[in-house]
Amino acid sequence: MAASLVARSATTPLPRHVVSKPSHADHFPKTTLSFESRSGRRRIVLALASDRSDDNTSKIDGGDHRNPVGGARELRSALEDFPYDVVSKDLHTLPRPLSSTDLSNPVSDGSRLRVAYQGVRGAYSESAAEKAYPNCEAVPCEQFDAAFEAVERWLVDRAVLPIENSLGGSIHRNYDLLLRHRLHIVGEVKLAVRHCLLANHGVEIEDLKRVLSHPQALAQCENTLTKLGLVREAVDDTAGAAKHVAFHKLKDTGAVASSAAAVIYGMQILAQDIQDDSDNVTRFLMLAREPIIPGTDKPFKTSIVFSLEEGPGVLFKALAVFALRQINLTKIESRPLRMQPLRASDDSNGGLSKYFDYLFYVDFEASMADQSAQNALRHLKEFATFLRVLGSYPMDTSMT
Ligand SMILES: O=C(O)C(=O)Cc1ccccc1
Repeated sequence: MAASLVARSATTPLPRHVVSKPSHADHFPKTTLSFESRSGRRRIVLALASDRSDDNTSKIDGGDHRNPVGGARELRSALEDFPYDVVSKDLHTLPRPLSSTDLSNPVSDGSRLRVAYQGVRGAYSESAAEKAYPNCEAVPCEQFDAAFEAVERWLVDRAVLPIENSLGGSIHRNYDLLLRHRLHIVGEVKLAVRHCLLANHGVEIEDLKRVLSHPQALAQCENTLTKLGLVREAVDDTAGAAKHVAFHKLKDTGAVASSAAAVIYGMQILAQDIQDDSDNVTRFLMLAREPIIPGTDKPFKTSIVFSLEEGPGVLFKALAVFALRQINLTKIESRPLRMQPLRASDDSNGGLSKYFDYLFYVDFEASMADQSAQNALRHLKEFATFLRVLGSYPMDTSMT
């Protein structure tokens, strides 16, 4: 299959500090994966060609997926054929493109772990990836789906995705993706999020009329943005908002993003720590193709999802299987899906998909290596209509 690798060249020279962005927003399907070459002189965008199947599976068109090496060969040749006027202040930190050796043996030569995240350089998800895997190569993805696909297609080794925020609550999209894909949670990382109000140099705070950012960031800064009387516009990620404002040299628009984004895109910080609550923590999940072997040598957490027949006391019974064994729950979230039954496979039916219309996500403080946790799930299985262990992994105790 011919690779649908496409590179876009910037049409106009760019200020030194701005990394050009392919104009793929209007030409590409929603999910794309973008890589920049080591030199920073070329960018390749992998279009995740979404097919029309009802399970909404998207495929990476980086070549013949039956022969990913072929895809990598085409990817490499594309690196030579499409020069791209990418100018960036920090070329040396741009993500390295994949090569056939990466696909066959991701880290055997001691090269860095590749970790996909949603957003562009300077996103909080990039910081979370680097906290989770110090010295990793953080690989930007346009959408959460692309990050899942990148792990499944061996383009990267891990993905780090936000799952909940102390102010904004759960990011349900990623729970649904955990169900639709078969990746495993192998860790969690909590990040203190400190939002800044950014603008181009020469712009005063009084000049601003609009502000762009990720919807969660806008919600977390509600008070400040309301006091400033700014019109909010939601975009895919905070750093992408900063990049847009810088790229278009906007004078009446600011961005809510990190101080790292200000450096990368050459913007000034008009205000720091503008979130409404100083204790603003986002929890990210670390995802892999294979689960880790749970231990008992450190505090572990287990995440599960299950569904129940509706009826009085059924949920009480489900939660009692943990209480009876003194297992502490750190999260319970119910997701009514009556209007959109979700199709997924669980741990018991050999991958056959089931439809169900009511979901419960539970995190509990125990390792699946603990006999009590195994007994609790065995008990739950007696009356759950669907049950899957999303992962059993070390807790991030760095912020407790
Ligand atoms: O947009 C980003 O920078 C992200 O990584 C998503 C996000 C947005 C707001 C708080 C935490 C994570």
